[in-house]
Amino acid sequence: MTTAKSQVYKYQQGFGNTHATEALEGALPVGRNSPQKVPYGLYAEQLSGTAFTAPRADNQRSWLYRIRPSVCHTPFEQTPSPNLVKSFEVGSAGHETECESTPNQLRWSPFPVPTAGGVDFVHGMHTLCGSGNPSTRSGLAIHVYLANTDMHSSAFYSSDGEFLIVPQQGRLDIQTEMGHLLVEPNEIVVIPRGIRYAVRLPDGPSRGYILEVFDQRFELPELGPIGANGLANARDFLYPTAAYEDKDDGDYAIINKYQGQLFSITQPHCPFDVVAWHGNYAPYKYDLRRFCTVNAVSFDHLDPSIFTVLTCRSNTPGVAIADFVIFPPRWMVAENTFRPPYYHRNCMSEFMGLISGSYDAKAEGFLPGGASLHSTMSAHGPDRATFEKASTENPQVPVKLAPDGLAFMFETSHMLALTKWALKKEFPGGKMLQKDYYQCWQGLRKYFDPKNKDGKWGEL
Ligand SMILES: O=C(O)Cc1cc(O)ccc1O
Ligand SMILES: [Fe+2]
Repeated sequence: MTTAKSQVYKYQQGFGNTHATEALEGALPVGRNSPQKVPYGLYAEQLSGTAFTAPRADNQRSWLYRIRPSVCHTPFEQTPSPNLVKSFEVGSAGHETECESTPNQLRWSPFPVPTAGGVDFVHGMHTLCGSGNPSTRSGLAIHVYLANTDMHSSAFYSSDGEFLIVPQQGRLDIQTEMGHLLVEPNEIVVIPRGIRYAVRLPDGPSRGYILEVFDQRFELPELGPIGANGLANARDFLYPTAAYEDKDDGDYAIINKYQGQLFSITQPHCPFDVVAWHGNYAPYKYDLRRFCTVNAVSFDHLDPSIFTVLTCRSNTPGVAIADFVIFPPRWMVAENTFRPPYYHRNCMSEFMGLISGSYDAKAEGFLPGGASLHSTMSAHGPDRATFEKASTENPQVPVKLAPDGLAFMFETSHMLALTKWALKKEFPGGKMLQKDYYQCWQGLRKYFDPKNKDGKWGEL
């Protein structure tokens, strides 16, 4: 039996809540997780997202009631994974997924989406950069997906990390073990480690960004003096409701990302056979247009951490393995202020992408579907055109920034190694790495004049 399409995208609300959902009335056992016999002849299976003994506030697990337990499958076999990184060790030469390091400021033109041949979400995933290692549960990877076809009779899961997926072009129709999610550009979806899903592309050729964290999970940032409300509000995070397929005459492949390589298993029954589930370990989506932006209403450009949607904590208080930060449409009202992002050198690495529109630090060259990386302590900031415009605007009236745009940043405390694929200058279907990126700062003039305290701003 397949769930009717009208029932498909039905969500439960609330970040980190313990949810409970059943596609058949009475399928969820009452008052216990593992009764001797589960209603309707289902199997009970626990999915642990944290160590059994993790503190209660961090502990995440769900109970799935399914037609067959996940263990009914053929042995894992390695399958080619030519676009994914096994190790972020630097220095090896050769294959495109081997890594190099560079402190250079990097910018990519929009990553080309394949037009020929069927490339699905899994096979269209390319690692750009990362650090650490899934086997020691440290670090992260940044990938892009460039896909043009649906996943058929297959499901994917990562043993390596939690995926935060940012679609840039095309919606993602995601069937997960725990139900369906429809995710469009301007929304994000988070799929925890181990949860199986299939991605379909209702709008055809699709592109987006993925931040995969190998250790902790994404959580809402502390709000401190902001108070109890604002930024991303917990109630706006949407979780799927149970939906199942009772099919066992097929040939289903399940592809597992395991230590940066792909392994495949097969089984005759559909992996999306969970009739009911409860718990707090589940995928969720969030509409970035719900983000309640907070910022300076008097003067100065505050640090972009004020725009943090989700954070993945490290063990050092206040330091993230990765923050997911957005630059949404908002009012800029600061007076006597250089309004664009300031010139900057940062102990963190800043990877940025653009979903639509333009970004206030760059007049041109940073395009939707492209990206930039400003690595640890590498200087960056506005280009000349942006600097000159922002230094002379007078009077400084309220301005709606990025009225139809959305940029984002993956900011990490790790130093990133880059794949040879990411550093390729020529690429079939387009140029990716912009070899002249540094030029956007070369024209910044000297205005210093020790005899003129007020500067020569009139001559800009
Ligand atoms: O454009 C960037 O590089 C990101 C960024 C944004 C901002 O508002 C302040 C500092 C900063 O590095
Ligand atoms: Fe910065």
